[in-house]
Order: sequence, then structure tokens, then C-alpha cells
Amino acid sequence: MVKCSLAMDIGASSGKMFAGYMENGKLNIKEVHRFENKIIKKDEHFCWDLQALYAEIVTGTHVSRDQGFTPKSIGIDTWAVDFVLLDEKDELLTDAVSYRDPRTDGMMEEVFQLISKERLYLETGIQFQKFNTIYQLYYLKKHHPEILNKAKSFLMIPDYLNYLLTGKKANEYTNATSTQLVNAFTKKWDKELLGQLGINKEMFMEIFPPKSELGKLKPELSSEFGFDMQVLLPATHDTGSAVVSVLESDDTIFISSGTWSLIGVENNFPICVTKALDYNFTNEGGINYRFRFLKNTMGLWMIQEIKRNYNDRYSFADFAKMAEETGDFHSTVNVDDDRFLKPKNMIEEVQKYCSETNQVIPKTPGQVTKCVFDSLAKSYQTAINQIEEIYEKEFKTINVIGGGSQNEMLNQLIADTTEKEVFAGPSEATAIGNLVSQLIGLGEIENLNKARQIVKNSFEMKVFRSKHKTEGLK
Ligand SMILES: Nc1ncnc2c1ncn2[C@@H]1O[C@H](COP(=O)(O)OP(=O)(O)O)[C@@H](O)[C@H]1O
Ligand SMILES: C[C@H](O)[C@H](O)[C@@H](O)C(=O)COP(=O)(O)O
Ligand SMILES: [Mg+2]
Repeated sequence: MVKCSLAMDIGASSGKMFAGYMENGKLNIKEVHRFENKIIKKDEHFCWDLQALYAEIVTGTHVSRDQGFTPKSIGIDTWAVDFVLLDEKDELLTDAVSYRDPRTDGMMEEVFQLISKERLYLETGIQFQKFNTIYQLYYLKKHHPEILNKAKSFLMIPDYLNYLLTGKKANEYTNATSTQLVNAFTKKWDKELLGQLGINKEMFMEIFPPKSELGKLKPELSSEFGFDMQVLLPATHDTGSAVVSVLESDDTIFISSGTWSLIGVENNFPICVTKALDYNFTNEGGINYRFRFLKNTMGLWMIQEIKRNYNDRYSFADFAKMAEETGDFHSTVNVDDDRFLKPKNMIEEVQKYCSETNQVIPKTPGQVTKCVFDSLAKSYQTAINQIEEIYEKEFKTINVIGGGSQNEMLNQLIADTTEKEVFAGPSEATAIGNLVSQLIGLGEIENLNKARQIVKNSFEMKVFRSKHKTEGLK
């Protein structure tokens, strides 16, 4: 049996469990379980199926043992902002409503009547997305005050899954910052802000940073598995774990490319200047209390929805190939338009947008996906220009991580559009970042710098250079 750590990475489109262990100075990972994560409809709201996700964690742990592993620790990471509330008996008061649910429409604007956008940004440094936790809680205060009044525990999605494993309740720092309720300077819940919003401060748990140990498995679970595990806190915000895996370089911008595209740079301080506010950048918390200065852009969600609209007839690789073969088609959309957050039919929404903007309407799967890929590359270029304007410097390279790093056509398009060197990989950056954070916490890896060197030496990266530049070299 191989002793290992388990990383449970639950993204907005899929969940993946990896067993990870060090051997000869390299990190070895093995995918032991993968499942689809999808939104379900409950009481007229779009929700996540938390019981199903918890069952997959248990299944994955059993599978890891059956595959010859003895896990000594597990770390869970998921998407941000979403949460559940528990009552005084630790019973669920709410479903895990998804950030894609329209219930927060208009809530951000109402919050601005109480607290200015500028003040919110100055204190939290967090981007304005209408689905941030602050606006979800404001919706509950306005439409379901009885729920908020009964709430004794606020747990974000990974916190709740950790609670089911250990019986321990805590909030983890990187994910807590995505709520827009944590003060960027004190790194604590902003009690004054909560008071102004009329949201009860007592339900928030103590905040623990990545690498902390939460506790051991509940006895009934360790006897079911036949072994005990430490439940450790990686950066439980999946993008926080992904960024742990990025190249350590002052000249690199990362693009965490999955359901969402998160484009940014790691910092030791929050950047809450007006330009960052105007461009809607965020300062989400990172490992070692660093900051992830980044911009959320729609990401490959649009391709996932187009794939679903075509009844899964085509693979992601098929779409990349068809888009590449489409050639002379140049219509694009603003991928950050709210209309693409949860349209009934993504293909029709893209076509409608092109028609409304007097562009050629994409008809074939290749034209539709080329339009989306070209639009994504365009939005990446805009975000990179804004980062370089704020930093007053030119970045030389881009590190594309996450599942989207497997899309070689898109990687080449990013290189051609930005004229920068693109290093693509690792595709499982989130799980890898989750694992190395656990190993640092267990004392098996000395520190973050060493962890990043191990990641670089353990996983292949492909380089893409602008065709325009290489043509010039011929
Ligand atoms: N073989 C592939 N070729 C091209 N794109 C791929 C491939 N495999 C995955 N992808 C892209 O990666 C995305 C999923 O990335 P991932 O990081 O797993 O997302 P999340 O963590 O949000 O669930 C898919 O939506 C798809 O666009
Ligand atoms: C809602 C947030 O924008 C979202 O969680 C984003 O921060 C994120 O973590 C997306 O990660 P994926 O791996 O699901 O793309
Ligand atoms: Mg992910």
C-alpha cells in the first residue's frame, strides 16, 4: 500500500479526486475518481447537489484504498462564493444555491444604497460580481429574514463538506475572501460591514489559512474506510489552489482556464486603486496570505454549454479542431455580458448577440465555437492590457493552467493574440496545488517556493509562441 494524500477538486463542471505522493523528489499523482458536477433545480432555484458531492468524496476514498493507496490526509477545494447556513442543531437551513441562480439580480445595486462601491472595494479589494456571497446573503435578508434569524453557522461549500467528514466547523481564508465580506487588511470577517448590512456576525466561523489541519475523520467514517485521515485545509477556493501551482516568476501572468477563466498575477499586497476598481479586478486571498490579483472572465463554460446544446455529440477536442478548420470567420461576442451567465441555449444566445451587433451569424459548430474561442482570446488580451497598465510594466509570459490548457488551438490563439510566450499546463493545477499545500502542512515539502519547483519538475508544460513572431524569424 502506498501512503498518499488525497486532493478532492470539485470544479463547476466536474469533480476529480487524485492520490498524490512524493517519490525521488517528484510529485506523483493518480486520478482515482472523476464525476460530473452539475446544477440541479430545487424549489425554483439553481442548486448544487451537496449530498451527491459528499457521496462522491466517500466513493473516491474507497476507490483510492482499493487501488492500493493508504491516504494519510485529504483536502477539498471547490468553486467560490456559494454557502449553506445551519441552525442551532447543525441542520441545513438552506439549499446550496448556485451563483448562477438569478436570485441576486438587483441585490448589488441595493447594497450600494447602504455602502458605496468605493468603500466596499477599499476594504475588501474584491471584484463586483452580482453573485458574490454578500449579495446572496442580502437577498436572504430581504426575502427570507426568518432563515437568517435562525442561522447559527455559515459554511462555504468546502467548509460544509469538511464538516460532514469531521464534525468540525470552520471557514477557510482563501474562499472566505471571495464573499466580499473579509477585510483585505485584517484578514478577518468585516464586522462593521456586516453590521451595516444587518447580517448577524455571530454565524461566521473562525477563519483558518491554507495548510491548517481541521481535524480527523468522524469515527464512523474511519471505521468504514478502515483507516483514519487528517482533514487538511488547502486553499479551498479552487482557483486559490490552482495558483499555488503556477510558475514562480515576476514576468508571468496566469490564466486559470476551466469553467471560468481567471487572469491575474500573485501579489504580497492588495491593489485597491481606482483603476483596479474601474477594471473590476479582485484581490482574492492566496496561500501564505498572498493576494491573487485577477479578473474573472466567462471561460470555457460557454463551450461546456454549447457541447450540451449539441447533446454531447462532439468532444472538447472536436470543438477545438472544428474551430481551427473554420478559417475565415470573425464575429465575436462580449463574453462578460451577463446574458451568457446562464442562458437557456448558449448557441442561440451567441447567434442573437451577433445578429444584434450586425455581425455574421455563426451557423456551424465550427463557426459557433470559433466565435467563442476568438472572443475569449480577445477578453484575455483586454485583461492583460489592463494588468500591464496598472502594474506599469510588460509581462513576458503567460502560464495557462487547468483543463483549458489542453486546448492547443486556444493556447496558440492566446500566443498569437498577445504576442507572448504561452506555457500551458499543468491541466490539473488545482489538484496539484491542493496536494502540495497539504504536503507543506505535513512537513514533507519545505515551503511554497520548493513546492513550485517540485511542480515545475514533475509536470510537463508545452510552449506556444506567436505565429506572427516565428514567421518573422523565418
Ligand atoms: N482534451 C481537451 N481538449 C480541449 N479542451 C479540453 C480538453 N479537456 C478539457 N478541456 C477543457 O477544459 C475545461 C474543463 O476544465 P477544468 O479545469 O476541469 O474545469 P472545472 O475545474 O471548472 O470543472 C472543459 O470545459 C474544456 O473546455
Ligand atoms: C464563482 C467564481 O467566480 C468561481 O468560483 C471561480 O472563482 C472559480 O473558482 C472557477 O473555478 P473553475 O475551476 O470551476 O473554473
Ligand atoms: Mg477547476
